[in-house]
Amino acid sequence: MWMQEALDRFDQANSTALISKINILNNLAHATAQQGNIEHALAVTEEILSIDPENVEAKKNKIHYESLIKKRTLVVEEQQNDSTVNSLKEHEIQYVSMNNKNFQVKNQRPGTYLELKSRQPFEQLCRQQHAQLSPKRQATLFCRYRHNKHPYLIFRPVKEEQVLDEPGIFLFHDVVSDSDIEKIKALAVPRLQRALIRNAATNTMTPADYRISKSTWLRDEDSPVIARLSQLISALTNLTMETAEEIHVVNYGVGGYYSPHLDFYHKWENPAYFRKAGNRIATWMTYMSDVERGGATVFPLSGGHVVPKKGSTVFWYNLNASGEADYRTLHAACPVLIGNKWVATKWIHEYGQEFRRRCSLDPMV
Ligand SMILES: O=C(O)CCC(=O)C(=O)O
Ligand SMILES: [Fe+2]
Repeated sequence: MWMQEALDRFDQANSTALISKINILNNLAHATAQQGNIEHALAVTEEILSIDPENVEAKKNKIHYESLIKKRTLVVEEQQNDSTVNSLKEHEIQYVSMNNKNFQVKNQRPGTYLELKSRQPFEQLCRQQHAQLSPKRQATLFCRYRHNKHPYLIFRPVKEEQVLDEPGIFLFHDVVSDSDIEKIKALAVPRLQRALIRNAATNTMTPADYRISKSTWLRDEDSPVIARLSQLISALTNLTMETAEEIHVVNYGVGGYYSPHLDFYHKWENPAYFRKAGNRIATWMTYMSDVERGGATVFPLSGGHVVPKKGSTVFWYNLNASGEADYRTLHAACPVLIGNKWVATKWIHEYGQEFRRRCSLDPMV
């Protein structure tokens, strides 16, 4: 995307510096080939050769891309049991018309969640600036100061804004100071690693293309600033941190995102997980940066859209008061388009909350 943008701007500026246009085209070809769009990569390489017919790298790449396309055509035909595959020459290579300078990138959607109903609303919500709510629903949402009569908050109540009614999603404004944020980031930076997801089939951790970010865990014992954050979470949510997870710090670069998912687990996925602390009853997520463009947290099934604001926190319950999983909490992190996004998440668990969050027999409460 960024290489295409660079190319468009280069053309608009009528620049005559050919060498840098070739650089841009080279990177664009490489990036699109990596995305599996070989026809596009070939078209871009052809353009390089039209500017510089002797470009050695482009000549090599052209042969490479052409052979990839031929191979793929053959495989497809074999799969279709076509027995008349005789000669490679018969296969005409179809690629993007060179008359169209502004190449259309036809990115393929990752197959893993292609079928999921949430895909389209996810992308649509990411393009918006705010939650998708009717005026009637909006009218039920309020702002208030919260202190829970807790000594920690009584002299500095927190600004609470309800963003969504069903499920209830809340924003706590200005709860973590810039200096604490800088300390947390400084602790996290040397430990950040590409996020991993457990592969249930093999029980191993692997990088997943539906979660592009770097992250690490920070414990209360790591620094007073982390212990202070856990104390604040407990005071503001009225929930115990005894059974909660450590703080999960995540950094998304340009293009970083997390596609629609649920924070709670299912018993059948990993029964042992539930024994110590129960399921993830609630999610607390503090934004540790503003994001210039993109990076919102969205709730595709309920229309929620939360714009990251440094120092603010988004909070919601993943389970109903009966302990039933609330599927409406399906959420995602939109791709970061410009800038950088930092969050600090605390997943709060069920055990120990029995006298703190009133339960109900009604699965919908
Ligand atoms: O970064 C976000 O906005 C969401 C992150 C998230 O949902 C998660 O880490 O589970
Ligand atoms: Fe999540």
